[in-house]
Amino acid sequence: MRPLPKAIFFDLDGTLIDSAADLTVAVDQMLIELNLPVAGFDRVSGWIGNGAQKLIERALIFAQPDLSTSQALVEYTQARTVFDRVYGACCQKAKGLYPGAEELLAYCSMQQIPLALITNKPEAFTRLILNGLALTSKFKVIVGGDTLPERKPSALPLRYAADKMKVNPADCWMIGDSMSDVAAAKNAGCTSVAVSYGYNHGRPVAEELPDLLCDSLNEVQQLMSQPLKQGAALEG
Ligand SMILES: O=C(O)COP(=O)(O)O
Ligand SMILES: [Mg+2]
Repeated sequence: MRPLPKAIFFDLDGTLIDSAADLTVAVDQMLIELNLPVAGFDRVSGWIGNGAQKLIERALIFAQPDLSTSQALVEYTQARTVFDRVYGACCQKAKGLYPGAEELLAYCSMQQIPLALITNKPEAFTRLILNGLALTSKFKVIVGGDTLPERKPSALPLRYAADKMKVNPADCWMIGDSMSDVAAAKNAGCTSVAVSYGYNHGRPVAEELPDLLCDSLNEVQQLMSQPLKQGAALEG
């Protein structure tokens, strides 16, 4: 049998939940209140994965390509206030768990594999979403984009979670949808498992050369329960 990971680190947006619609509502409302053109679902989907600050900066620069850095800083503060108000309300009633998510989390718990949630989304929003979906208790460690001094693609959040869970990062899997997740996994020495249905800034995540590539969370679960062929590389 393929050895089961000692712990699994899950990304949130684009991996466990489809958050693009809620993030579009927040970004577009923010732009409307700043009297700027809205960005729309497709653009916002491509901006997800590097945290709220980067998302807001990308939206402001899209709406005003000539914005100077100092103007952007002033606008950022205003923009962030609107974004936090609107997205905070969306998070309380967030839906959009991807197919197979509940089953995979249940399977991990049956196999007694401890889980961490490692996202670049601010921790407060992350906790609101997990509470709303009754998932908080599934995770031993929850790390948001502002929990530590560095976020993915840094190895720090993964090393921090591994430390808390008393496991070696080399025995852990990081499951995510984007280049930040694959790079963070590689930087921390974890097995990188990429899911192909997420955002990854509009690019196929296969280009990031993850150790394993799956088209669904059901496939991740199958992979965990499948015997590993003799001599087969851990490649998807
Ligand atoms: O960019 C975000 O806010 C969230 O990103 P992540 O959950 O995919 O890390
Ligand atoms: Mg993601």
